[in-house]
Amino acid sequence: MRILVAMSGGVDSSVVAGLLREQGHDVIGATLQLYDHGAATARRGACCAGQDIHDARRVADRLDIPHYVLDRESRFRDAVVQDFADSYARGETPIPCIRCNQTVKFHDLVGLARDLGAEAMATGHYVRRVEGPAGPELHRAADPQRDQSYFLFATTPEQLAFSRFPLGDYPDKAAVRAVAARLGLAVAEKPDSQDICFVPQGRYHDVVAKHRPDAAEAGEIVHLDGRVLGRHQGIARYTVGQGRGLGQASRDGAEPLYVTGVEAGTRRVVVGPRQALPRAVVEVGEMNWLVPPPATPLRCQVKLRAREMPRDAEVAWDAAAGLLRVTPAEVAIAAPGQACVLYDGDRVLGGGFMRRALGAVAAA
Ligand SMILES: Nc1ncnc2c1ncn2[C@@H]1O[C@H](COP(=O)(O)OP(=O)(O)OP(=O)(O)O)[C@@H](O)[C@H]1O
Repeated sequence: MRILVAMSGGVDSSVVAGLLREQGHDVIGATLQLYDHGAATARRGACCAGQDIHDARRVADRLDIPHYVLDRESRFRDAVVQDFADSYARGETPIPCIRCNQTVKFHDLVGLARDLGAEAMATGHYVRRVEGPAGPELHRAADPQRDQSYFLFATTPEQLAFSRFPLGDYPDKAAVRAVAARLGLAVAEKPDSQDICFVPQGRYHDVVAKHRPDAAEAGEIVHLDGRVLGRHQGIARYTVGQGRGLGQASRDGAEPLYVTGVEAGTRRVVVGPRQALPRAVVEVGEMNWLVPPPATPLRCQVKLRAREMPRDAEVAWDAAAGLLRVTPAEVAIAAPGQACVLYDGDRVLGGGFMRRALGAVAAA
């Protein structure tokens, strides 16, 4: 079949293109030009800059497949980079990779694939697409270390039906690199991409300050009981649950303190003891359901941050308000702006973005 492969210039998507070609499919490669670091384009692991486009083209040449490059820089700047800065300015902690998948990658590449007469689009994401009785389901990858299902919850059912993820069953990255070497792909040893592609050297607050100077203005660090404990250099540096970077506000006597809230309006960072971290009920908006939304409260597992295993919770869907209320079974740190993804075992049921923790209570 004719299939479009989303090629980032990295080893994963290169292997996907190679495997599908080897299987005899009519493969077309496509790379989105998303961000140009200027002088930093040679930086390792910038997923969408000049060197990577060059690498993708070389792989396409080697595989003898057509390769398209789409300039999506301005769209990426508006929908992903500006959204990233705006989210910090609201006192949240955003996940730009999800926004990129949602607003640029899947949206534009599925559109291109259809325009080119392809029947499907493949990516190098580590997730599994399983044919279920009611249609395709999204499942966690076989390799738990690489699983990217948390970042793909916003894939619509239609996009999922059109997508293929050939690496989801691979046991680990070494196996993928071995395929790249076998296929003679020059990217076989290319390092994994790191962090956020448009943030050079992890200096994310520089990016935020450029787009939203207000998020980089100094303010007070205040204890929950009202005492001013210190000052900070911009709310964008703080996330609910954070215990580092608080300077003299990091302890109250012997007791370590954590960020319990970030107030955009007053530019205050609020800190308190661990047991004061919001944990009771989390309100989740912008839900994308990959199953019929449950009419009654549902017990399932949820993941509230990228690097944690799913945990037990009860979720209640308020269809009229378009909000999900999530009650984790145990203490859970919920940072507004991060995703809340629902699982039934390995299967993704849906997900959304956390707005706020409701009814914060002190742990017993
Ligand atoms: N700029 C891009 N253009 C087209 N597709 C992309 C681009 N960036 C990422 N993708 C697709 O999304 C997948 C996941 O991207 P992600 O950034 O998570 O992984 P990666 O480490 O860059 O993967 P890879 O090893 O393929 O580079 C890639 O395998 C690829 O299919």
